[in-house]
Amino acid sequence: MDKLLVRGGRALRGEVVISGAKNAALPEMCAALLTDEPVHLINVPRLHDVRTMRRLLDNMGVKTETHGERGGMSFVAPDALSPEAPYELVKTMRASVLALGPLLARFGEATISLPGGCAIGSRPVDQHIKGLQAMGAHIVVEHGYMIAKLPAGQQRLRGARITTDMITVTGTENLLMAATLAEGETVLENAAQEPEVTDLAEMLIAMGARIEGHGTSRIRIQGVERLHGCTHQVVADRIEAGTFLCAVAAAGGEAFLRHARADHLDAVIDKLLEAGARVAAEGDGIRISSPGGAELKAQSFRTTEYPGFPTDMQAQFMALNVVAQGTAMVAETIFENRFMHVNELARLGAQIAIDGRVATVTGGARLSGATVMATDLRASASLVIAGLIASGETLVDRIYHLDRGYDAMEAKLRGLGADIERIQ
Ligand SMILES: CC(=O)N[C@H]1[C@@H](OP(=O)(O)OP(=O)(O)OC[C@H]2O[C@@H](n3ccc(=O)[nH]c3=O)[C@H](O)[C@@H]2O)O[C@H](CO)[C@@H](O)[C@@H]1O
Ligand SMILES: C=C(OP(=O)(O)O)C(=O)O
Repeated sequence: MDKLLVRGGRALRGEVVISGAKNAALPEMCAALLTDEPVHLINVPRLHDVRTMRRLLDNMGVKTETHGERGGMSFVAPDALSPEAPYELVKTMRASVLALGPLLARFGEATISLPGGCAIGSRPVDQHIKGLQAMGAHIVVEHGYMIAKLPAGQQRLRGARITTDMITVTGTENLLMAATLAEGETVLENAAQEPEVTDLAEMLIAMGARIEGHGTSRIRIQGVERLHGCTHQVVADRIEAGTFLCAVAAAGGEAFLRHARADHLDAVIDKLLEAGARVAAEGDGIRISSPGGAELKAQSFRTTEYPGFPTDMQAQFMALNVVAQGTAMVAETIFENRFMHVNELARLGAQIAIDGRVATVTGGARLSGATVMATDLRASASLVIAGLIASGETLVDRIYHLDRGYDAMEAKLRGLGADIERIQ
């Protein structure tokens, strides 16, 4: 199992290129299921999750190809394919559930393994099921699989007004994709407004879908009979960008994040500014400079849906808070169990107390390197950031979590001057 060895204490300087977003590329790969024409994606990140999604699509009978240097991928989903997602693939990547909506909309059936929980929470998919049922699908859960079908004699899903009980990102994406081929109008109330949802909607519009209101909490979709192929560029990964912002803020130095979108990171950038870092949009990216975490002020925040502070940035910002001055309260409101990094940060010397969904960080810690264990994707990133500021060597074990969602993280950090290597 690969590990990362980080020798801390170096400032980060230079330029890093931000990749396409995992959370946009994965639904967009599934959107290719909505048409038999070729779909081309550009700027697909090189990630384990992308390879898993490709295997899932290959397994169904989709013809997939990669090409070019710029993360080019193309997909052709023929009329005859097997609309199934087996447990073996779904268990390693929850986003496999994004195949459900498109398969049901185009083929009238789908059998998808239930994703189950993961290290950050129980993560049910009841809202995806409820929404598709409102559109006329029959869905039963048997032997760990969601078996979805249209009623006998019905060719297409039917448009419906759907209000999800909570804001769900992949739920919104699944229902949005399903609604593009449904009969009549679908209105998604309480829709997620994340930039990845908007990027998916723009791709679907390029395929011929009729969608309005994406980027707001009410999305209206007029179903069409068929969609066609398209070429679409995957939006930049705001979480990868936010992770590098926190790394530079904590380690000190100056960096330019090429392709990063400041307008997708308002909540994180506001907190970095309040902490005392200098961050600004510049040309095709974001520039940051920081005197180092120990000179910054720890920041309280609570995670909420977009445009609030992203839960996917909570762990990385906490690593910065640990060395910054003062005390900060961090409230996690999206997932019930997303503080798994806290005990590992404590092994490096962090002072953090957890009370339910709130972690109180007493800043000013002097971290010293140790062996730590990554428990989920963003927890891994927070441990890497902590390693960059700890004295001595930090060995981050189980980095397969990191590889799920970061494109060449250690190479990018090395490009900024970090002392970090992968040990196989
Ligand atoms: C591939 C992808 O895009 N993953 C992102 C997506 O995950 P994902 O789409 O799985 O997260 P959701 O937005 O659905 O989850 C939000 C909350 O709603 C709950 N819920 C959700 C659906 C449902 O049917 N029932 C239910 O109870 C979840 O357990 C969670 O507590 O959004 C999360 C929240 O921004 C991010 O952390 C993930 O990185
Ligand atoms: C939780 C995340 O991803 P996923 O939904 O794919 O588990 C994440 O990207 O931080």
